[in-house]
Amino acid sequence: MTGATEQQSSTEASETSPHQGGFRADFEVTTERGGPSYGEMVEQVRTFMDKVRYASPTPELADEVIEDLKKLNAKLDTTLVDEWTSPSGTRIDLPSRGNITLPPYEVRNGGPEGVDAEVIFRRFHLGGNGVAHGGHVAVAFDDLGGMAAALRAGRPARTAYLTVNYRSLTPLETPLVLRTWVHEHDGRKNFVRGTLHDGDRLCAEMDALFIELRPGQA
Ligand SMILES: CCCCC/C=C\C/C=C\C/C=C\C/C=C\CCCC(=O)SCCNC(=O)CCNC(=O)[C@H](O)C(C)(C)COP(=O)(O)OP(=O)(O)OC[C@H]1O[C@@H](n2cnc3c(N)ncnc32)[C@H](O)[C@@H]1OP(=O)(O)O
Repeated sequence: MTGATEQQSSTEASETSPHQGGFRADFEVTTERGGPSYGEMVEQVRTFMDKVRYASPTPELADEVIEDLKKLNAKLDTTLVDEWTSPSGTRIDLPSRGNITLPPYEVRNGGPEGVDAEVIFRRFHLGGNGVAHGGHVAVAFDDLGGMAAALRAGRPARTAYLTVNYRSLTPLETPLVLRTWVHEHDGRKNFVRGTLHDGDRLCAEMDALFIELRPGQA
């Protein structure tokens, strides 16, 4: 394998960006980082991943694509920053805060009472037989469950456990409604529930525990 080892980004704390716990108390959100086209850049990468999932290139085309990708990777190599100052994950104006690794979602309502989001599993989220991979469903629940806990608690929380019950098939390329809310809390423990619906049909349910981090806790 090559590629992954070539990455230059650092997640180390620095003087201007000190560690303050797992997700940081002063987590800085932005609508500016990466510029006005950043969302479209991420969207183009998702579209590329959709194509890769279904493409069957000739050997010649695969070689051509590799050369193009090497050039693109070299371009981004000149701009790598740490996770705390990257647009990915902090651009609250973009689907999934601009985080390319998450299924794209838009929060329709979010607050201490819970989170209501529209999520679309893409073609590259395929599990088999045209429907979503269960692991990707769990990723969406984890992020939006963590958000429900953080918005209730007013500080970041980490997942202690997360159970997904898959009740029916989850379609791709379909706007779905994902809801999460803190069902019960006790000290730092937030018991979070969630549902994923395709219209009236329940696709999956989540039962999870998110523990609020102490100041300075990783
Ligand atoms: C953040 C601001 C962002 C602002 C942006 C704006 C809007 C967005 C808002 C929010 C952010 C958005 C999304 C959130 C993003 C991501 C969410 C994903 C989160 C993750 O994907 S995160 C990765 C996976 N996660 C781990 O990598 C955890 C590994 N693990 C640990 O790091 C520790 O394990 C930890 C910290 C969990 C607990 O450790 P600890 O030392 O703090 O606490 P301790 O062990 O004392 O437990 C305290 C009490 O919980 C009970 N307890 C503990 N674990 C239990 C279990 N499994 N089952 C049942 N009970 C359990 C104990 O029994 C005790 O209970 P009691 O108090 O009653 O005795």
